[in-house]
Amino acid sequence: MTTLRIAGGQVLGPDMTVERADVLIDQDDGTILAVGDVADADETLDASDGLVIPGLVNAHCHAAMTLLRGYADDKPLDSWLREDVWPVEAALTPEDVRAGTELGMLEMIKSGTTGFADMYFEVDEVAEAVEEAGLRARIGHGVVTIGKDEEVAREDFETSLAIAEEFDGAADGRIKTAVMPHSLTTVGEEYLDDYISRTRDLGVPLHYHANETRDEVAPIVEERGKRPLEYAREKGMTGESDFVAHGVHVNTTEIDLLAETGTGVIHCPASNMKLASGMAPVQAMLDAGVTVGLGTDGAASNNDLDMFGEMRDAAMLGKLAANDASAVAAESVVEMATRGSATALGFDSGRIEEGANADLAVIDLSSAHLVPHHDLVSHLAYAARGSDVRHTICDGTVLMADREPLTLDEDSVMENAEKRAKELVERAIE
Ligand SMILES: N[C@@H](CCSC[C@H]1O[C@@H](n2cnc3c(=O)[nH]cnc32)[C@H](O)[C@@H]1O)C(=O)O
Ligand SMILES: [Zn+2]
Repeated sequence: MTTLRIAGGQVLGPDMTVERADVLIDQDDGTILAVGDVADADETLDASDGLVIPGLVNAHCHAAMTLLRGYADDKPLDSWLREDVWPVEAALTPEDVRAGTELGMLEMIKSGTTGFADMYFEVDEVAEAVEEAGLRARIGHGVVTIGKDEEVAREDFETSLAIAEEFDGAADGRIKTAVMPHSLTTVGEEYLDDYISRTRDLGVPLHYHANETRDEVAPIVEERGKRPLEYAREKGMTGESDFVAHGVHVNTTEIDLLAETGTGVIHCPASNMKLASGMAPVQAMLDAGVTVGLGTDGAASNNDLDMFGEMRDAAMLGKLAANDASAVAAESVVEMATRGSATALGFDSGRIEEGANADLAVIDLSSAHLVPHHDLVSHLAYAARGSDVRHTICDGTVLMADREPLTLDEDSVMENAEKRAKELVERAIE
């Protein structure tokens, strides 16, 4: 057994208390062996003046969209997707997806994120990139059927199922999969009827965008006389392992439905604000017992993948939405970004406890913006930034030490992404 000790720091416990402790990791099976006064280890990482936290989990992302960061801003969802994003995505090559995913993961590793959910295409490239970077991910191929011939639409769904089957359990189990219909309005009912049962036979979760904008809810209500998530339940799309992105415009019936079925909701506050999609009733969902995780969505609607920014946004927006400054408190957003996201994604991560996955980040507490140390949970939610992360560890492997990424070559990932993004846009607007 090879062991790693994270030594000299304070540790955020699963009950959100902070205590002085070391963390001992079994690097062979990638789990936490002990927390407290621990034995000597083969290797040691210094956490003095630092806080050891569970690695953050970005539970809804399109990592390769980093290539479109800053390409099209200041538009609502529908026209942003149709006029700007989809035309450029149509010109994406597998190599572009690889480059964008690597850039996204570099950003995640540098900001203390150890796990993510990714919906995109060219997923075999995503899988290889995740294997190389050392992160944990639930990945899948996004399916859109509207505007497509039946044959092409069926192919898209077949791809999503095939990818989910092929990669589930890859990279020593760090990679898991889901079937990912894009949303309840961009995928036709006839396809859901065929492919949801096949997803169930495969035994993988479903992940899709739901109730993101009013424009997405209204047509379903008008056409079917029911709310989108009631429709989703009827189609067999709500269950313990399933998780939806956004859940902005959900009514109380739908909140209860989410809680009863155990369907996770991934809150994406920055994307919701930037696209002016609306304010999710996060505190109401938490009160109802819904599993709520946190995600950045793609970098083109955020525009970064820093989960610290996302925690702060979630706390701020949650208060506005509830018209209550005590809503979506610091502890709630830290919980959302760690245990909430991990639970929604089905990862045994998001908590520093014996037996859990050794997915951790060490935050440096010595910067001016983190002084004084009244309450470190408050700092995580409101004051810390991704650039405060000193080390990132996933599955017991050190992915970044003293801010130096060890699994990805920082310079070449950035250079490659810059070059590919430029060429992509040139190709797309030709
Ligand atoms: N195979 C599909 C691709 C779907 S991948 C997932 C898609 O979600 C898109 N996306 C990114 N952010 C959002 C969002 O906030 N809401 C809805 N879709 C989004 C993203 O641009 C990407 O096209 C196709 O043939 O088009
Ligand atoms: Zn999305």
